[in-house]
Amino acid sequence: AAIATCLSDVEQHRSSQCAARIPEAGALLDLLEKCPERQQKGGFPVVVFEGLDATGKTTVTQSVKDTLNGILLRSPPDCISQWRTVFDDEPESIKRAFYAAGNYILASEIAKASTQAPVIIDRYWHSTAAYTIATEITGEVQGLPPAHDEVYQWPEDLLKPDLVLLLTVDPEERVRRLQRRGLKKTKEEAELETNSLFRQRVEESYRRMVNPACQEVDASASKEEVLKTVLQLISKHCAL
Ligand SMILES: Nc1ncnc2c1ncn2[C@@H]1O[C@H](COP(=O)(O)OP(=O)(O)OP(=O)(O)O)[C@@H](O)[C@H]1O
Ligand SMILES: Cc1cn([C@H]2C[C@H](O)[C@@H](COP(=O)(O)O)O2)c(=O)[nH]c1=O
Repeated sequence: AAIATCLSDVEQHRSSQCAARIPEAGALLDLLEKCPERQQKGGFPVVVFEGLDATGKTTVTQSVKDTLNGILLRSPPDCISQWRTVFDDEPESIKRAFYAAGNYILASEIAKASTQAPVIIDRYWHSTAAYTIATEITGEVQGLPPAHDEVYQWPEDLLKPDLVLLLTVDPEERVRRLQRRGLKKTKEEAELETNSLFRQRVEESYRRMVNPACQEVDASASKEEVLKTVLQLISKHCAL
């Protein structure tokens, strides 16, 4: 019953079915069951960074965390990240259920951490939703569900952040950053690199998210400039 409130019925059904075949799915459900329902935020601000791969989320979240003496979390959370490669190789629906479940486990970490310090998060629900929508639909952004469709709504039962910043950089600069970094790529990263329509669908889906909506930040500037901009936005929108 506890899990049912955490995942939609469909995701729940898929996860239970696959637990018999994938041991990691059983372990994931066990963790979810231990998460209290409807997590409440503590008194400190919770700020999420979103954006396409290599837009600078890891770099800026680390600096914001250091500047604000905050706590840095990410989706999927560290306690399940060792299973990521297993789920990434599963059919799309199972993989998406893993990321969705990860957000509810992350919510319990956010609830606890936000009683102690500002919480900075590298990806959360908006990533799960935007990459899912962009994968389910093919072709141009005109094919996406219309703005205001319920797919762009935050889930009712998931702890909400105070502020979501969407980092954007122009495609050429993003490719330069990807190449400079040169890490092993996930399927999404490979898709983002080769498929410009996929990139546009992910970014447009981010822009259509509501309640909370993403505030766009041009992250093409130097690391120092980007940090200055996001710190200004955080102090404008959050009580530190
Ligand atoms: N403002 C910036 N100017 C120039 N290079 C940057 C800037 N921010 C980050 N970089 C560089 O770009 C690369 C990608 O940055 P980073 O890993 O922070 O992106 P990311 O959004 O976390 O990527 P992913 O989502 O794939 O983990 C790194 O090599 C990083 O040093
Ligand atoms: C959290 C999350 C991530 N993804 C995809 C998006 C990226 O292409 C890769 C790698 O992300 P990372 O920032 O380097 O960890 O994973 C996704 O599809 N859904 C999600 O919820």
